[in-house]
Amino acid sequence: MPTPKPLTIHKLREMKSNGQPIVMTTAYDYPSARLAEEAGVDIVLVGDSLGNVILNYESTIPVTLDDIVYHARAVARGAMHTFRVADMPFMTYHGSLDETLRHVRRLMQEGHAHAVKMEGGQEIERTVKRIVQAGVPVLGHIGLTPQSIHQLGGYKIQGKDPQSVRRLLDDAKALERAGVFAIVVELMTEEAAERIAREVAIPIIGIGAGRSCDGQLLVYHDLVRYSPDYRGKKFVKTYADVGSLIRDSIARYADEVRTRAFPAEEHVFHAGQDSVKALYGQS
Ligand SMILES: Nc1nc(=O)c2c([nH]1)NC[C@@H]1CN(c3ccc(C(=O)N[C@@H](CCC(=O)O)C(=O)O)cc3)CN21
Ligand SMILES: CC(C)C(=O)C(=O)O
Ligand SMILES: [Mg+2]
Repeated sequence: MPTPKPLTIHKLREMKSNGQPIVMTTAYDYPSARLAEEAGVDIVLVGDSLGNVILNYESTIPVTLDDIVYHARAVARGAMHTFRVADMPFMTYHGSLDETLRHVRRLMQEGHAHAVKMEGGQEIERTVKRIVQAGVPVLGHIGLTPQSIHQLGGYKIQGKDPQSVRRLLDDAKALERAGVFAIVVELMTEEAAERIAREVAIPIIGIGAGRSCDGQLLVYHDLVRYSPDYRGKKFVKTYADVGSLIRDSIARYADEVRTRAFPAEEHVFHAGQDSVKALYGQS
């Protein structure tokens, strides 16, 4: 049974100290959120990866604040008792502090998020600090940061050389100083993630970052293969092939409509007493 109350950022830190792995996945709507909650995940993320998996964009860059708010609202209804984090979309935290706080406010008040996630290290330290001072828990995100994909020059594995590891470590420490409650580390060598996890006190949650992280994150659609254009990524493990199941179900439905096998007698209403009862949902 899932925990009746969402976990807190304090509990998360305890989980790290106790060596208890943190489980995180994304969700984008009521059914995905509800299933993730029923499965007992610790944290759900309304990720801007919805640009990829819901809207089929090339990147997360076109995802807007309105998009995240809309999906976060649905997720809040499905995962009422789970700690919910919403992604700050591209360029919504790089303008004035007022503007940034307005965006955070929307995610918390309209999207019912418990926390926000932002991509970046040292360069956003001040911004993170101000949001935390406003009473909002912030989740950091370093390594492969998809919103900077055109600057990074592709979805490349991070932390391959000593300078890169040093930089990631400095970023993690800057975020810790700024008060983030945890950091997502994306697509990096296990060695880099291991060092970061060892050298900061806050939980490090990995996606494509190896086994030494304090928690793991996978995108919902990747882990159940709920996407027609799933491209096998090395770091992803698929636990079901929901896409095939749905496609086959719909194909069978189509076939039965065309052969007039559906609807059958049990799906139809008839005039008279029985139909009145059925229509009004009485039995
Ligand atoms: N469906 C989905 N899953 C994700 O994990 C995800 C998104 N979308 N969108 C936002 C970011 C982008 N992410 C990505 C995107 C591409 C790779 C990728 O191409 N990985 C290759 C390794 C690349 C290399 O060899 O340098 C792989 O084979 O895993 C990884 C993470 C992770 N996030
Ligand atoms: C892949 C994770 C880290 C994310 O930011 C997202 O789902 O948008
Ligand atoms: Mg994201």
